[in-house]
Amino acid sequence: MRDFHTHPELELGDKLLEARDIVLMRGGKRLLDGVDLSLPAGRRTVIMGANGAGKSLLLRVLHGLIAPDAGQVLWHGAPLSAEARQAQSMVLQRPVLLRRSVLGNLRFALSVRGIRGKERAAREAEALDRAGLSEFARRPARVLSGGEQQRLAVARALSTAPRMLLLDEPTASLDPAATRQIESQINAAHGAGVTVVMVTHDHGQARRMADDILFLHRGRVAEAGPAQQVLTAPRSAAVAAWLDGRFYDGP
Ligand SMILES: Nc1ncnc2c1ncn2[C@@H]1O[C@H](COP(=O)(O)OP(=O)(O)OP(=O)(O)O)[C@@H](O)[C@H]1O
Repeated sequence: MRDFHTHPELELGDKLLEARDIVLMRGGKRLLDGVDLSLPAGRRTVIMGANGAGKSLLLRVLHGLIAPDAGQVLWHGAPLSAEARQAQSMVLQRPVLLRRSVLGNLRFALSVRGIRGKERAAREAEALDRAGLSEFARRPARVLSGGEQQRLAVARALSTAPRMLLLDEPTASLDPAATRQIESQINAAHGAGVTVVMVTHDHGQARRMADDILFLHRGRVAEAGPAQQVLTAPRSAAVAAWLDGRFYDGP
């Protein structure tokens, strides 16, 4: 795979993205309420929590799609800039594909980043190959199956050589086989140096994919730590209840 993530100034494990005391207000409610986090380079962080905990909103804040009412998002120690945002790619639960061919979707994403000519052709071919979609290159993207569409969305997100891949429940509507294909794509990117941040509700997926887990409860970080520890010996009542499948109404 292309070594698109060689960043000599950044050591594995250095803080790539940090959030400091993020507050997000809507309709008089604190939907994110003092979120602090630190995402080290080269790790896979899985964000979990009950419906409505604020996971999607947090991902959008980290990606710079929503400005917080208070607090800061830092990229490599500096406030998140437009340039830094270009070093991130985001994938949503339902892929947003253009009414173009599979290849056209890749081409557009690369063109808007100013990548053209031979370099673009090479990246297109690589992305198609990586997604197992080479034979579908000329097919309209919207006629692909859900799993194929998501493979295209992940390949498109990676084609721009991001440092960080953010995914919001990327396999929530997929069957187990399609889910595993998406996980392989994500893990291949991770193996090539991409830092991964993923929201999921799927316990199995968290066990398979997470190096670290960040658990949100009512807009706050209830627990954060290495996946092995959080999933087997949770320190918070919120995570313990969630692992047992119990509704948790506590603080
Ligand atoms: N623009 C908005 N105005 C008011 N409330 C909002 C707005 N956007 C989101 N919310 C509320 O904020 C809360 C957190 O939303 P968010 O989508 O981040 O939850 P989530 O943890 O991703 O949930 P799910 O697992 O169901 O996707 C929810 O209660 C949601 O209804």
